[in-house]
Amino acid sequence: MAAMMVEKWAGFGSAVASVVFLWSMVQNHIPPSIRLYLTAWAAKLAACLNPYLTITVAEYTGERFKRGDLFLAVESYLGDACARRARRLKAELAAKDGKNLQVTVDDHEGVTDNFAGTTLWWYATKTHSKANVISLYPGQEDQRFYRLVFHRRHRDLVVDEYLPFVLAEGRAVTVRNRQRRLFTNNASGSWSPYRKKSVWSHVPFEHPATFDTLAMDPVEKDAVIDDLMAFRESKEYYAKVGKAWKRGYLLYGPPGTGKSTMIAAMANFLDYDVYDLELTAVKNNTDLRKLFIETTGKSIIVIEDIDCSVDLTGKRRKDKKGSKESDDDGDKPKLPTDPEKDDATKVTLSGLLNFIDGLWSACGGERIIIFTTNHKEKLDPALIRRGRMDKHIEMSYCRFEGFKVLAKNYLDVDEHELFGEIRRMLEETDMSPADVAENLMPMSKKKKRDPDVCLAGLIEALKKAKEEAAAAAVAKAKEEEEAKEAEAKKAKEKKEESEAKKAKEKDEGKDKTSQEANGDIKESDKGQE
Ligand SMILES: Nc1ncnc2c1ncn2[C@@H]1O[C@H](COP(=O)(O)OP(=O)(O)OP(=O)(O)O)[C@@H](O)[C@H]1O
Ligand SMILES: [Mg+2]
Repeated sequence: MAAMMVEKWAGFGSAVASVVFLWSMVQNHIPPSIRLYLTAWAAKLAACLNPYLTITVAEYTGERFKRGDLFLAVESYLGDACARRARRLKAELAAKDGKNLQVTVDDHEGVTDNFAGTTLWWYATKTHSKANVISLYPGQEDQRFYRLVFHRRHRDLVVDEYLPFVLAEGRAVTVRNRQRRLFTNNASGSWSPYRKKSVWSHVPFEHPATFDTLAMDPVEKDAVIDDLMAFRESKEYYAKVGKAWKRGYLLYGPPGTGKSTMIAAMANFLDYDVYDLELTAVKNNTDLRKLFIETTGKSIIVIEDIDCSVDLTGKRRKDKKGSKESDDDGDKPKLPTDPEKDDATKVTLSGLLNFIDGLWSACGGERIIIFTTNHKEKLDPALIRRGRMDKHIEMSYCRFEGFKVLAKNYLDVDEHELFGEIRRMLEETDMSPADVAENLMPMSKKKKRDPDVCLAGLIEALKKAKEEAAAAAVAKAKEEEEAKEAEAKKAKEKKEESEAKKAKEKDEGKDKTSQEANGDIKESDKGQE
């Protein structure tokens, strides 16, 4: 009803303006200056009679092929907050998963909104371009607008508070509804501005891991969740203390302990995109920087198994411990300190440090950088110092608390008579959560997962692992003993060799002095003669 009244007022005002304008056009004999005056006067009259103001939000503004941010935000906001009150709706499949329905306000439809006790009216309108131009992009010949109508006494409220509120809410809805993506970097050599080959390729991110399904110590898990929540809500804090809005995590631990799973759980928790950076495909520091610039906010940048992908010890450690130190690293690509010397990869340690916290790393904000490794001790301390990798999270072997999460997920059991034995064995035996999970998965012939069978199987596997660990420990001790013996033998041989050498030198020295003495006697005899 109210919407109709506003429409009437708006219609009446614009009708008055149109009549005056037409009249002035028709009266060609009236001088242009007077015509202009009359037109302006008519507009003023219409404004006096019509107390409602209009703000138009156009779909395309400056950039021809890019839909305006405000338009998109209004569209999302209206779809989320007001669409259900509209009589005509538009339905489409949500971008998030391509499965669920998403409704928005249809063209030429109006909805009301309420803000701080004030009623406002939105109209979705569409105009068809009269130009005889065939667009390359279907649908772009139509111009769509949202018109916001409100009483003029609310002008300040609408401009200063309501529109910023709509923008923020709309953006939040867009983030909630978007399909999250998993990016991977294309090999540096394949980037081409002509073929529009981007530096990143992506697929929908659909990893189902969550913190609920992640098996780890509950106290540590809560600490990680708290840390992530604090980060997400600290935009102002980071600005206040003068730090770029980003945080680094180092996940370390043996294989199969859930490092990659933890990254997926973090992404799902924060609703972020994931950029999986393959460092060996990056040619040099410049390309590394380019990759960083092309990432968006609200994202996690991951470098997995950082100790394997490149030799991060660089020259630093070589200098400290002698020149042959890194020769045993086999065929790993190196990160040279002097880029000119190595053509295979010119990504240097300093380039990587810059990637994490150089000036460029501040562009965009709201990013999390994660490194994973099986060998924390192999990494250069500069790379993982606090400030770069702010939080170090150890993913360790499965203990009883972690096992309970897996048992609940895989078998749907909270309690079982075999839990006591499993608890005792897990304290004594190192088994990764991946291996424990594997033992909880087998199905019976009736295509059912029987907890009794699975848990008994796990106990057997734990016993076997314990025996293997004991045998490995014995073999290792024997090996160490043999190595010690060999070393002692070598040292003994060396000692004997050096003693023999010394004795020989001594003997030779004696001979020489006696010969010289004999020589002297002969000389003196000659003199006497
Ligand atoms: N902590 C965990 N909680 C739940 N599932 C886990 C956990 N750890 C491992 N898994 C299971 O084992 C599989 C392998 O784990 P994941 O890839 O996360 O290990 P990782 O630590 O990244 O290993 P790697 O060091 O070899 O990369 C996962 O798909 C998951 O199903
Ligand atoms: Mg992994």
